[in-house]
Amino acid sequence: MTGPWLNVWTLCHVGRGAIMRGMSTQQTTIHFSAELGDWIARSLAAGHASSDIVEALVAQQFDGSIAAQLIAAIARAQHAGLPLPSGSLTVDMPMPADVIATAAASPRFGNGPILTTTDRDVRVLSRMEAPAIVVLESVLSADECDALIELARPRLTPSTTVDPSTGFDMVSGNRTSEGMFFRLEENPLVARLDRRISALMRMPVENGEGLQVLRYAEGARSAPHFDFLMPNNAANQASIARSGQRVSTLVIYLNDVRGGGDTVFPELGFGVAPRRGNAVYFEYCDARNQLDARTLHAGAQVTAGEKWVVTKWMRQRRFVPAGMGGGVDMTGRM
Ligand SMILES: O=C(O)CCC(=O)C(=O)O
Ligand SMILES: [Fe+2]
Repeated sequence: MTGPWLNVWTLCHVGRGAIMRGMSTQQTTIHFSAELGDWIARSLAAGHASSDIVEALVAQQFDGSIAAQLIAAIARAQHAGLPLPSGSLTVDMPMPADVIATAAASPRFGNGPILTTTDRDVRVLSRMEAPAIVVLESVLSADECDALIELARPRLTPSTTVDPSTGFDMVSGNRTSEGMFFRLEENPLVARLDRRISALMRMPVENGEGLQVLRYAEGARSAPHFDFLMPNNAANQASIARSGQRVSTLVIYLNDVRGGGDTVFPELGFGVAPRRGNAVYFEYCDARNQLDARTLHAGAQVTAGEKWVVTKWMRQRRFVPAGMGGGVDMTGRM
């Protein structure tokens, strides 16, 4: 067990070993100090959003999903006028990955300067080891970028996020972009890209969520977020039970942005400037289901022009969307 992101709560777990049949979560008791409970209660009472409190705790090396569940429990008790939880709390943690067939050792990404995919060689521009972040050149051709934009443009709708404490979908003031999802392999171009990206990310095509295209107009940005799902609401728990946790992300830039729009990792002081066809890959869920909070990231404000990206998220198992529509969105998002 190494890495600064392995936090005190993780070490305090008293695992009860109660793996629920058919679900990929495990009930675990966590212990927390009275000071921490008071601080969360005061922050909520002062009107701070749950997501801001989670981010503040994650910045101090707390596990994001445990923080979110603790905050949600305190918020529920405040709301219902019940005594606040103190001392310990039982939370749902993702099930250990050793029981999940497709989980691979981390990092999953290939070595060497050039990565061979189904139909295109991709050059590595730079890599970070922990967390694994890789910047890639020319994952898509200029023609493929343009074609994706034109297919996506008529289907864009305002981007939504899921409120981490309620699980309800809402249009977020933090995420001032528009987006759409392609279904997996829904047309020949998308099918070719799904296969290429799956080879690059070293995960089966069927583990991928459908490609998501986002458009940021001038002035737009996305707030710092995690791509893994917080297992603290019923919708995310159901999604994790169906398909496992998200493990890795590939963000491909579809145009050259005139100003701003870097993908930034505030915990790492690291940023990637958008360039048409290039991409940034990162992973955040290792073979033991530890989620890496250092992968907190954001789309910096676009200061001139517009920004288009296409994103692929990989799951631990075959991706099974919710219901027929399969609405899949970002962070804490299904
Ligand atoms: O727009 C970006 O640079 C980041 C996009 C992103 O975080 C995502 O699609 O999950
Ligand atoms: Fe993201």
